Amino acid sequence: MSSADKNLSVFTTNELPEVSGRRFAIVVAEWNTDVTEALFQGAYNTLLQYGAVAENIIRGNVPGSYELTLAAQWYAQRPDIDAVICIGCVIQGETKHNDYINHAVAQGLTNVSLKTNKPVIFGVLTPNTQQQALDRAGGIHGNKGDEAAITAIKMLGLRQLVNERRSDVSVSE
Ligand SMILES: Nc1c(NC[C@H](O)[C@H](O)[C@H](O)CO)[nH]c(=O)[nH]c1=O
Ligand SMILES: CC(=O)[C@@H](O)COP(=O)(O)O
Repeated sequence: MSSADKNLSVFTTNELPEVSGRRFAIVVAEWNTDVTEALFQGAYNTLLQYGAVAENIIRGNVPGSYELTLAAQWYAQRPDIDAVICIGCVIQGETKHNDYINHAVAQGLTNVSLKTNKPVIFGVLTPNTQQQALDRAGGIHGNKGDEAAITAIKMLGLRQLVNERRSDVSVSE
């Protein structure tokens, strides 16, 4: 399903966990700041909307999306951080440079998530054009920053269920 078929700011909010005591890091790439600032605002506001408190949301900036991986690791390794949301926008240029960045970041963030056992969210747009980016940063396809935040919250909820074995009930019950 593509972003055109699904407004990314619409999601199921039932059974979201209590997150007022959770601490989030949002890491934001400074390339294409008109887009990444809109994504950041979406993520930040969504965290607040669903129960996070401002004091528990910290922000770090990195020069470009390629640097998100290492910064995510720095935050995820901190015991007080429960989830890391990574925000970036890599717009296709004349060469394949964007492909190398995108693959490195996607793989890198997966590695950080598995290594630290924490949700590390891939809030990185990989558009062909600036317009495609704007469409997904508060435009006609919603705001992927919202989705990144709700994904972090949902993953924390699932982790809690799994740890407490509350997700082990049969689906037929
Ligand atoms: N072109 C974009 C970049 N490029 C910069 C790299 O991310 C990186 O900072 C550089 O290669 C030094 O390691 N970054 C983006 O986030 N978006 C772009 O469109
Ligand atoms: C994706 C980028 O880093 C971008 O600056 C590369 O652009 P180009 O492929 O035109 O050099």
